[in-house]
Amino acid sequence: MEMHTTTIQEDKGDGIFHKAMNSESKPVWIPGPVIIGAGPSGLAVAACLKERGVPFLMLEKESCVGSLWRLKTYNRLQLHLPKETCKLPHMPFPPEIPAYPTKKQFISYLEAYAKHFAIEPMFRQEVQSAIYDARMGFWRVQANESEFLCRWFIVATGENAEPVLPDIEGISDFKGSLIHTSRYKDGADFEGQKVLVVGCGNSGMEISLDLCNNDAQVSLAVRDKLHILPREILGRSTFCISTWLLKLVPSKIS
Ligand SMILES: NC(=O)C1=CN([C@@H]2O[C@H](COP(=O)(O)OP(=O)(O)OC[C@H]3O[C@@H](n4cnc5c(N)ncnc54)[C@H](OP(=O)(O)O)[C@@H]3O)[C@@H](O)[C@H]2O)C=CC1
Ligand SMILES: O=C(O)C(=O)Cc1c[nH]c2ccccc12
Repeated sequence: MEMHTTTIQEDKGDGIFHKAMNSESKPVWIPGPVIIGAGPSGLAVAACLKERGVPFLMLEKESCVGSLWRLKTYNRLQLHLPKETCKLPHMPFPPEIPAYPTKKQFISYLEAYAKHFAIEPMFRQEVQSAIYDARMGFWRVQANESEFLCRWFIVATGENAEPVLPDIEGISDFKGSLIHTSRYKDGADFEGQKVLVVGCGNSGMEISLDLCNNDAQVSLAVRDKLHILPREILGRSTFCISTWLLKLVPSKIS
């Protein structure tokens, strides 16, 4: 098979991949990995590649970095894990950021990180397909109207990118409003209303608290036994204590 491609040797941060893509409809050969997703994982990979001088192309379907954090999270979101355990490679959080960063602080950190490493994702590029051509030994990545060819393809689309609504019998007959946590923003929108929160993970617990703080009448559906731990024990992060314990004792005991 004869294939006409555009080959770009190196993107030095001047967006040369972007220009090549816009100039013609031929597949564009990327002499390094294609990364989908400009969230924390994609940015971390990109920074490590930049450190080693490896060219790459990053495709992002939204028009900003950290889009899940920006668009799909509630206002009061704040990490429960200390900032040292949530930092990305080669750049710590600034000292003025508190031990448990807020949503706004985390988003600012992601933006500063992308800027620091001169990571320039191609925005509004949704990947429709990625097919590995075993004969040629490369991936064919289709995004909007463009096709990219690369030897390495990195999926960093987020652990919570797709909302999952359980199939609850009779739910279609429910006359009230029904939302997934990814669309919940603020308890103030529910003042004085009766709300049932289904699920008792971090989202369910925090949203219940936010609703209570805003004078909603809240019920929380919990389907199984669960462990509730404080964020800190004796001034130490519970997460750090647990990871430390996991290293010392078998997981059944810790
Ligand atoms: N402040 C923060 O840093 C926050 C962090 N997060 C993180 O985001 C990720 C996702 O968190 P979250 O959105 O809470 O999701 P999780 O998967 O952690 O929790 C979902 C909960 O919903 C329960 N559940 C699922 N289906 C049903 C059902 N049909 N009936 C009753 N209960 C049900 C699950 O129960 P079961 O266990 O039985 O399956 C589970 O307890 C986690 O990694 C979390 O740590 C989220 C929010 C805030
Ligand atoms: O700080 C916490 O409690 C966390 O759960 C951190 C975390 C792990 N995976 C996530 C996905 C979305 C938001 C926060 C987290």
